[in-house]
Amino acid sequence: MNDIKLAVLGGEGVGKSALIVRFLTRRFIGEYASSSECIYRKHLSIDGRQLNLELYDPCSQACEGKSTLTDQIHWADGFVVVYDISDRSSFIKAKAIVHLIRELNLGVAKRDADTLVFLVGNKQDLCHVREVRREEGQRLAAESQTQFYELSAAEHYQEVVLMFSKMVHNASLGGKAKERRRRPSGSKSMAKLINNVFGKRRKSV
Ligand SMILES: Nc1nc2c(ncn2[C@@H]2O[C@H](COP(=O)(O)OP(=O)(O)OP(=O)(O)O)[C@@H](O)[C@H]2O)c(=O)[nH]1
Repeated sequence: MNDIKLAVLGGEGVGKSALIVRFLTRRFIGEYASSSECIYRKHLSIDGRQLNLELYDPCSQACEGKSTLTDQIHWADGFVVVYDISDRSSFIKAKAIVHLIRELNLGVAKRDADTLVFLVGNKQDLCHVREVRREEGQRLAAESQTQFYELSAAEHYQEVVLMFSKMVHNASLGGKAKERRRRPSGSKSMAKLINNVFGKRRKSV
């Protein structure tokens, strides 16, 4: 059975947990407890093949045993790099992450590299307070040879599922043999996931 390891990376509060939870549970939940990094696991069947999906959700705050961005990049087969279209600083952070992935994955076949990094502008529902134009996202994606999505974890369930499904599909074909230098710690079952989504800061939606 294939193991697919995806890392959802980006600045603080861009909606990484919201996107993962939306994909895995169909639900959008406004508050998330994310004082620790974790890996969500799901069993999938794609094109008749059985896959074990692991989705890594980093902790933006300082927390015990926290893995570094470099560790996370070495661990993963595919990357969803997220920014918040209403927060320019998160776009700058996403740009730096995409460049670091490129640097660290220089040895990866170009065909794989092109399909295994997605740049995602989240919170499209906040376009009335937009700070990053869609064209800027498209340009960064073109320059760094990543695929670009602009969507809303809050309002676009289908788009979120399509985006993750495409990444899982690409990663399942990628077949990268990658040294797992350090595995981020912590893992949550789906039941725990549901129980872990309360008690964090609130941001208006
Ligand atoms: N309006 C709107 N708010 C969103 C969307 N996605 C997430 N949020 C909100 O943004 C805030 C941060 O979401 P999280 O999913 O915790 O973001 P995160 O990137 O996991 O945060 P950290 O783990 O702290 O880095 C929460 O208040 C969410 O409700 C979206 O698509 N639209």
